[in-house]
Amino acid sequence: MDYTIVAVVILILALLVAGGVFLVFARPGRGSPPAPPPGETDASPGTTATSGTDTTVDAGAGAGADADADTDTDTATGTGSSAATVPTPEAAAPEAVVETPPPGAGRLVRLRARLARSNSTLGQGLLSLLSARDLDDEAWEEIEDTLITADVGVTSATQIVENLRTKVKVLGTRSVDEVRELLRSELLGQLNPDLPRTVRTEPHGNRPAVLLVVGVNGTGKTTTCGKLARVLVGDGRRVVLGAADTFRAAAADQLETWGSRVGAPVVRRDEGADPASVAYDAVARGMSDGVDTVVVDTAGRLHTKTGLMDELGKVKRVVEKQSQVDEVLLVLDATTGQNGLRQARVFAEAVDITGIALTKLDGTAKGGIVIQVQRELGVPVKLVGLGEGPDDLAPFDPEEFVDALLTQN
Ligand SMILES: Nc1nc2c(ncn2[C@@H]2O[C@H](COP(=O)(O)OP(=O)(O)OP(=O)(O)O)[C@@H](O)[C@H]2O)c(=O)[nH]1
Repeated sequence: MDYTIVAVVILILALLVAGGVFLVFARPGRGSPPAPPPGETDASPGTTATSGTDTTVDAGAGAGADADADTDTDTATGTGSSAATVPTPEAAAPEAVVETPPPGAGRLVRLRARLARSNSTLGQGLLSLLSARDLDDEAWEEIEDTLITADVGVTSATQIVENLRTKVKVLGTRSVDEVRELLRSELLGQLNPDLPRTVRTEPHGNRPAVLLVVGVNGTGKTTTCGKLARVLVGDGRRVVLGAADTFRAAAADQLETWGSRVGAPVVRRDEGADPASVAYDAVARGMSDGVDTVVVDTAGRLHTKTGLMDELGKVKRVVEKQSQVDEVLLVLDATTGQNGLRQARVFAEAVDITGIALTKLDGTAKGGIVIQVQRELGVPVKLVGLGEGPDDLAPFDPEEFVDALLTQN
């Protein structure tokens, strides 16, 4: 009995001493990140929980190592002072939760139901027309009209109809499966499946890959930058975002929100600042942080072609002082049809586009635009936007796309 009392007293004393030692020596910093809020998922490799303000870098304010140091102290304590000022959980500012988005692979399959309207018009519409017993001239005309209505483009529509007519003649009577296979291979052929689709985001030694995102305002350009950062973080990359669309302060704010959610710092300047200098600072920050990829949102004012050329040319030249531009992604709104294509052509003439991000493919019956835009611009569609949700951007895969169009959802 006495032994038990002594043991309990010793245990209490030991606990008091240990607690005291902890209070004296526990210091916030790199080794002791704050406890994540309840329910927070683990950050992906290379990301840490940072406070909302730490993800923003005032361009030109000497980001790099200084910013890192600030991150460490501010994140843990909110003040950067000693253990005595460790706030109680109630008093602490709420930490931004760094999310771990899903990887890029498999997203198109997951989002295939979003192509429902294109599926019913283009996919199921064509399948039922082609399955009709008598395919006379009128029926073929209707097939061609269906393709044109879905924004496939006249040249591709004519080609598709000609090829199908020949194959159907050879085949004679057709089962639904045969018709589906014919249409599948025809649409796939028009999508040019051998074009390179990979978005180049691999760093080059100690230099990050740099992606410029261009396009007219309102197409979903800034949103696409944010979603792309999520795809990259989901794939294990470390990312810096550059808010070079300095004509609209809200675009930088929007980008900051996206960046903070995945722990990607955003480099910005005041409204009206030189976009090229923001791009330069973003790449510099990317290099000093040793990240994999820098994504730069550019201004999308459609003024004169010369003005656009000068502006984007300058951004590119300035980036190339430190690294190279790996991708110039043109963001295009799938619902804007010929008007969107006209705008896209202006961008394509102003700068060498390496890939297209086609947004708002969800909810449009005009999925055929994928075929037309590739034919018109000679550039592969690399990404598709299939909704307003943060993870509704998917790497484009021609086979998955065609299968989604032709499969009854
Ligand atoms: N349904 C749908 N909406 C989208 C998609 N991508 C973007 N949007 C929406 O399109 C709207 C415009 O997007 P923004 O990113 O602000 O457009 P922006 O091109 O950056 O325009 P600025 O910010 O003015 O340069 C927003 O409401 C987005 O949520 C998509 O794939 N599907």
